[in-house]
Amino acid sequence: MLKRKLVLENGTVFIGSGFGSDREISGEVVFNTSMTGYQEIISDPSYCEQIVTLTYPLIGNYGINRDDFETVAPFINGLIVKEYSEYPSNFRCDETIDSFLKAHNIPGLAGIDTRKLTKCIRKAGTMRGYIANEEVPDDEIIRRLQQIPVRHDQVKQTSTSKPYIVPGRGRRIVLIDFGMKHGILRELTKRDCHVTVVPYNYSADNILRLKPDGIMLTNGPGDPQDVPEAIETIQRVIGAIPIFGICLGHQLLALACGAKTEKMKFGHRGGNHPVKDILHGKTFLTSQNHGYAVNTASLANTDLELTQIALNDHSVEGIRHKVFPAFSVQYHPESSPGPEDSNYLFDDFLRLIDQTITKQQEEKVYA
Ligand SMILES: NC(=O)CC[C@H](N)C(=O)O
Repeated sequence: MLKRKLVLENGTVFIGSGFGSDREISGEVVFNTSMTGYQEIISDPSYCEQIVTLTYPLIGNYGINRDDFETVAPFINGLIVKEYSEYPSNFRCDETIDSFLKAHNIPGLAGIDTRKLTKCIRKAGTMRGYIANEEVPDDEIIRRLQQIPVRHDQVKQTSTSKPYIVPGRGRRIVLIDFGMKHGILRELTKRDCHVTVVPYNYSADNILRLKPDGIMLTNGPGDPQDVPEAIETIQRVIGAIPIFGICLGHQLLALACGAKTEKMKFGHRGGNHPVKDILHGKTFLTSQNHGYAVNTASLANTDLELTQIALNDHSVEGIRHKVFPAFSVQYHPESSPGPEDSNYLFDDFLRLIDQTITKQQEEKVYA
């Protein structure tokens, strides 16, 4: 098997064996601690241009199937595992993880100490890394890595380029696609919503022309500050239409209301992150994937209130607007993969829409 290696920008080297594509690749190296759900993780567009390390020691044992994709084509740059299974066993299995990665030209690296790599990232913070053949000199790789510019267009890469409709008989939702996980769309269609999916830079005027009952802001890759057009759009529509934001959508809602976001040391990525709903005193296990967070102190001078916090580090996990019908969470209520504890938030969104419509009708009658 081809000897390959990962070189981190601080000079740490991990030697292992290649699977998937054997091209060279760079990317921000992050880790996910989920014990299952590698297909959803690989196909989550929020990992665009990242090299994902899975800490669970055996990956690929139930193969890749037709049903569990979160997007049509994966956007990750590379995958790092301790051991990958060449002989998956599952009735839904269509192909191996190796053949899937080969087909999408994504390099995999196996046989390295993923626990050591994860500790390294936790200690030093998220770093960029480079996967190459073992014989390429390390200093040459670091030189190449330093020359690769940091990109800011991940949302543009992953968002739909044209609007499209997923029909339903229920509430009309405009879903702004920042690199959507299909789980979000599934949760809305399950509730019979009529969903119009629009690109990340669709104008506020065009959105309002669709006369939506609610606006959904999706997850997505990169730094929320890289999408100023979306911040402006949210500022134009907030108040008029109820809004629900997830992950990047949550960060954009916060920015639109005057709060600040910041890069975390190594982020939250996994299927068992405890979150406390401070309004109701309840704790949930959540599915997470984020490298940025809303700055807690910056909420003070805004009309936003803190609704949920992460129990591991007390970072912001949920906010809501004090006046307008708008709320958001940093984690993934659509799960895929992970616990479904917070699925009820989609019902809360539809209830908020119903309440807003009733209120608007009453205001008309008594005007
Ligand atoms: N899953 C997401 O939407 C991630 C949001 C953002 N890209 C972050 O890393 O924080």
